[in-house]
Amino acid sequence: MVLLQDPSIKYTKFDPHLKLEDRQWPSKTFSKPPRWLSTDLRDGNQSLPDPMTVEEKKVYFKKLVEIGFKEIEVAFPSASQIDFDFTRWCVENAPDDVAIQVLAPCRVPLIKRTIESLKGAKRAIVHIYMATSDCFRDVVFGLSKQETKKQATECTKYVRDLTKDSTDPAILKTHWLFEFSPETFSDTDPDYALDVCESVKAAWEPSLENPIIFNLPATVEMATPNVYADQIENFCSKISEREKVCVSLHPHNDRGCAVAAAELAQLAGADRVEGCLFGNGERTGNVDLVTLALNLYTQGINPQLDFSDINSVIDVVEKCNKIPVHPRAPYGGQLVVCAFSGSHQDAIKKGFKKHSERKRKMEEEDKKLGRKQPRVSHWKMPYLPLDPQDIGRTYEAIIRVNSQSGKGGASWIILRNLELDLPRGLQIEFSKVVQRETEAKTRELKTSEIINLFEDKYVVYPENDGVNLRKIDAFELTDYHSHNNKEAGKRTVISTIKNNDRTIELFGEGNGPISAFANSLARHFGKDFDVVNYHEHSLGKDSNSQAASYINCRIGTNPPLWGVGINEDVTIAGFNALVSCLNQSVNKGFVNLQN
Ligand SMILES: CC(=O)SCCNC(=O)CCNC(=O)[C@H](O)C(C)(C)COP(=O)(O)OP(=O)(O)OC[C@H]1O[C@@H](n2cnc3c(N)ncnc32)[C@H](O)[C@@H]1OP(=O)(O)O
Ligand SMILES: CC(C)C(=O)C(=O)O
Ligand SMILES: [Mg+2]
Repeated sequence: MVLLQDPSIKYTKFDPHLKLEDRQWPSKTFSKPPRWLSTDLRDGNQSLPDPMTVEEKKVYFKKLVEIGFKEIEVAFPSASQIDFDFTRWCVENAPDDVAIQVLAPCRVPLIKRTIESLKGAKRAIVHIYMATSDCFRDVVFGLSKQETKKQATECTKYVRDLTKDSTDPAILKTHWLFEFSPETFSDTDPDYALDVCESVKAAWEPSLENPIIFNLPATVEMATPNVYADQIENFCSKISEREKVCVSLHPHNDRGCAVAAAELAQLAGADRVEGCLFGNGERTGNVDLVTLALNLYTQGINPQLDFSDINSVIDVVEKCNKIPVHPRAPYGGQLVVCAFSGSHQDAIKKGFKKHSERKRKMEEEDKKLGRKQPRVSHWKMPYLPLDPQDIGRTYEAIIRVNSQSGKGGASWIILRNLELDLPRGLQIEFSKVVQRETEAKTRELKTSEIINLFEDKYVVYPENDGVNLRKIDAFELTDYHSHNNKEAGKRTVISTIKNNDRTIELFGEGNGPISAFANSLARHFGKDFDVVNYHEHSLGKDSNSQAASYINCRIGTNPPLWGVGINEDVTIAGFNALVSCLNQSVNKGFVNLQN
């Protein structure tokens, strides 16, 4: 088979049979979250190659409650004993404020068994469905429009008899809610869908306090999301007693637009959304509730669903569904907050710098003004719409380094892990070292590998801290004395450096300790040690903090080398940076050790 040159001979453009001249939804915006229903345990479960066991369903249900769902569709109780028994468990274990929803087709014996499963529930939603599109009526059921409406209406009356009109006091203890889905709504003649729902509504007789739920599914996503929004706005504006109706959405993702469809349809007037975590569900899935909720959150609206520990949610979803969450899934995917590419890393690194400056400034102001409730600084971060910490992710995972990375990536890792804020020249040089390593290894480098590369090449720490022991032949500074000759305006430095089998006494003079030490090295090794660039900053916040010194030193006529020294004493930190340059120059053969 090949793709058709002219697909119109096989597929026709969807006709919504709707001309909305005065649509309102395009100029609406969000101000509050919808009523959420999770159907992970029903629509999600029915789509799994291996449906969940009862134990898995229990774990999943508990997680949904923890996240904050107040309406959970738990099963199709007439489908199997497992579904029935699990519904019983939910009835017995659900918190008082969580409504248990169950689904049944418009078939009397199945409805009876469904309602039996809910006996004793505090809050229950009986959900029945009947497909209304021409295609389903003709192909699947062979029922006319009239017959379909009659069946939906009679089944509604039947549910009513068994629930809110029951004379059994035990049944009346439950707060009964009713939901009707004209299945395949998105492919149904809009006037006919309204006609069926009016009839169902008349049969149920909802009240202001207990509205009927009309769930209008895109059982199959038929067209662009604006078409679904038009269908919903049309329904919302024409259904009678709108105030006694809760309009619910149930988008599927056949065209990959379920999230957009759900958002536009909420603007079009819907009150409630049904979907699954990370978009599990029939075929291409139900609408992804994580994305919908966090889309609201990043617009400053509390979704009333708590994804602050998204990893634990992913853990439950993956274990129970036995389907991995895609690494690029919006918000939750493992890779969505990771920047590998150089220009992204550069922008994010700068964003974090600005962010912490803003934060510090705000904290200082708050302190000065004695504000009891400190303010939160606004999130303005290139490439990252959500602060990863808000969903329990650390900043460490944001920037990862491979062959697509620039100087920002590796220097970010060094900054986050060693608190070393590398000068620009050193960033550029180190990124080349990292680039060579990623190309040689043809893979991403781990944080520990980047740190090792950096420490091995550049850093001299306080002696005997273990790090330098990796470099057996490296020199280290073991002693120094410094004398300030004020009259001559000169500083004298006498020091000792040693490596494995050599101890060298050094003497030098200069304008300051660094130049005096550099001159002492020059004197001994017979080459200029020219300090072309020098930076320093403290590490840590307390008084015991250490100093980091960065020196770029030209030895003889060779290209300058970067060295880094760390010590409690800022002078020793500077000397150590020069010792690092010396060690590199020995390796490169820039200086002769026989001197
Ligand atoms: C869009 C959705 O997600 S809808 C929910 C779908 N979920 C599920 O189906 C999961 C659970 N379902 C099941 O386990 C089974 O389908 C059961 C137990 C409910 C029913 O099983 P069966 O009785 O064997 O029927 P089965 O599902 O194979 O076939 C459907 C039959 O019911 C009929 N039917 C389906 N819905 C209706 C309805 N609302 N009114 C009347 N008849 C209906 C079909 O026409 C078909 O009848 P036929 O056999 O005479 O052609
Ligand atoms: C039962 C209904 C609501 C359904 O799952 C669908 O139409 O997709
Ligand atoms: Mg569905």
